[in-house]
Amino acid sequence: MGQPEQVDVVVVGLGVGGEEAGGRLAAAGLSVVGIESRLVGGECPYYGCIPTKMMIRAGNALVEARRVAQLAGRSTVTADWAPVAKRIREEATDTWNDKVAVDRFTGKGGRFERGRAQIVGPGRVRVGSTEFVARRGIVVATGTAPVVPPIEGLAGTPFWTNREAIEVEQLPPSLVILGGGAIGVEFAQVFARFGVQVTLVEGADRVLAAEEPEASEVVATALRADNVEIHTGVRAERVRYDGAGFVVGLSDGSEVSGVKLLVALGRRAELGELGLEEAGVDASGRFIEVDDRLRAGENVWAIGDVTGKGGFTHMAMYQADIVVRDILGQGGPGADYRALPRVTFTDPEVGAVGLTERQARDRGLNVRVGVTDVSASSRGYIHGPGNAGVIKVVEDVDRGVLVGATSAGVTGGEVLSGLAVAVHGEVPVQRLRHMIYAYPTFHRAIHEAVKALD
Ligand SMILES: Cc1cc2nc3c(=O)[nH]c(=O)nc-3n(C[C@H](O)[C@H](O)[C@H](O)COP(=O)(O)OP(=O)(O)OC[C@H]3O[C@@H](n4cnc5c(N)ncnc54)[C@H](O)[C@@H]3O)c2cc1C
Ligand SMILES: NC(=O)c1ccc[n+]([C@@H]2O[C@H](COP(=O)([O-])OP(=O)(O)OC[C@H]3O[C@@H](n4cnc5c(N)ncnc54)[C@H](O)[C@@H]3O)[C@@H](O)[C@H]2O)c1
Repeated sequence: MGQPEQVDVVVVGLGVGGEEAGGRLAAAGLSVVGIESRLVGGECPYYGCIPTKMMIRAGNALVEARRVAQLAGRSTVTADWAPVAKRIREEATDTWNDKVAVDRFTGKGGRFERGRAQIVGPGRVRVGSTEFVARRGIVVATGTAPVVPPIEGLAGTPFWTNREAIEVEQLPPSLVILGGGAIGVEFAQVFARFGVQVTLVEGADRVLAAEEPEASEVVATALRADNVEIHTGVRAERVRYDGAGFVVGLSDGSEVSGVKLLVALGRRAELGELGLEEAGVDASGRFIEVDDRLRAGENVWAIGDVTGKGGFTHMAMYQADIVVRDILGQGGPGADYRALPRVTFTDPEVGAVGLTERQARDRGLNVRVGVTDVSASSRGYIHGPGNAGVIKVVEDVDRGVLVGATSAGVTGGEVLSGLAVAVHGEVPVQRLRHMIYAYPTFHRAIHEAVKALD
């Protein structure tokens, strides 16, 4: 190994957050080394957000076309996965080739190294036989990997995670999905809409258990309408694979089976081999602890999924912005997660921001909620088939502001924007109550939810 090379910043992991932070620091004139072991761009463009949303767009097109019979005449629709797989391969991922992304990073002035980085001392990072010394510091942006729990019989079988599910060229006749979080429900609906017999197993008593129960109900109803068989309140305990398919033993003694098995049981940060302790950062927790400037230790910052603040692309981008400002000494506000928005892109979509009712009550807030049925709104009535949805707002009565809201519906993620502004800006509920909402929009249902607080 030669002499360590001096640079300003080393970014470990060039996924969403690392590429943003590293690229901007390089564009600002710093000498930046970005190290990526897999694909520059990370999970989102190659195995996450973008390809799944392309799948969802396709599945929704099929279902909309089938609704023509109720609205506009006759339609014959034949589902075909080939255009979806082609779009993912050619448009989204360049067949999982990151040349464009590498060029984007180096085009901003960053130096790229492919390999698995290891921190070997304060400011010191090794990749292969090269060692860098970072004068300003290290940014850790290593993301998460799928959780594969020690379920009896699972290890060694050809189960899918999101990565294999995204790469699929030919759909199986049947699929068992373990986990009814965002990943599980999005894939369940897409594959079911393309004719796969999907069985979904969720250990909690409802799908999307982290969101409002009203939203879970909307999604469960939609999934059942798409022929997804849902098992809630049961955990996967055993797996058998016989070469032709999987049988999963559940905690209630029953079994479910499918030709393929998708494990969507959460995500975990892989901190073990990073060498964080060498830079004085505690690696014993599930995620890296950070302050509101995303500082994890002396001249070490962490951003994105690895911080455990919310596994979303917009979170990684938001945190990257704070780190860039901190390193460049530009000031500005620190991290504020009160109005974290999230959208699960099922049809209907589930948008949510801030606290759920449960979370608000658990914090001891004096809570009032307003709920309205989107299908009963003027726009819901006009929309007809596919109009299910709910808007729920959670008020901190003592302050007279919303601390959380949910918008499930055909455009639930878009309707969320107004609610996110209300939570983020702490707009008084009385102002929301006396605001003018355009008719007949889906967002006008927010007014009904706010009025229901009274
Ligand atoms: C199926 C699926 C769908 C999703 N859909 C959405 C969505 O619709 N909207 C949304 O907001 N979010 C979505 N997400 C979440 C989103 O993809 C992540 O929140 C986002 O990618 C996090 O960015 P990150 O930079 O923290 O990590 P990542 O994108 O995971 O990037 C981390 C990078 O670090 C690299 N790395 C790790 N260790 C090392 C090392 N030691 N040396 C070098 N490199 C290393 C990895 O190879 C990886 O490329 C989805 C995720 C999945 C799995
Ligand atoms: N639209 C989006 O923004 C989007 C989409 C997909 C993923 N993501 C990100 O990826 C993250 C991970 O998603 P995920 O769905 O894998 O994780 P998750 O943690 O949201 O859901 C996993 C589910 O598996 C269940 N579970 C755990 N062990 C079980 C067992 N043995 N048997 C049955 N059920 C069990 C849990 O109760 C939980 O509901 C999300 O939290 C989000 O941050 C975002």
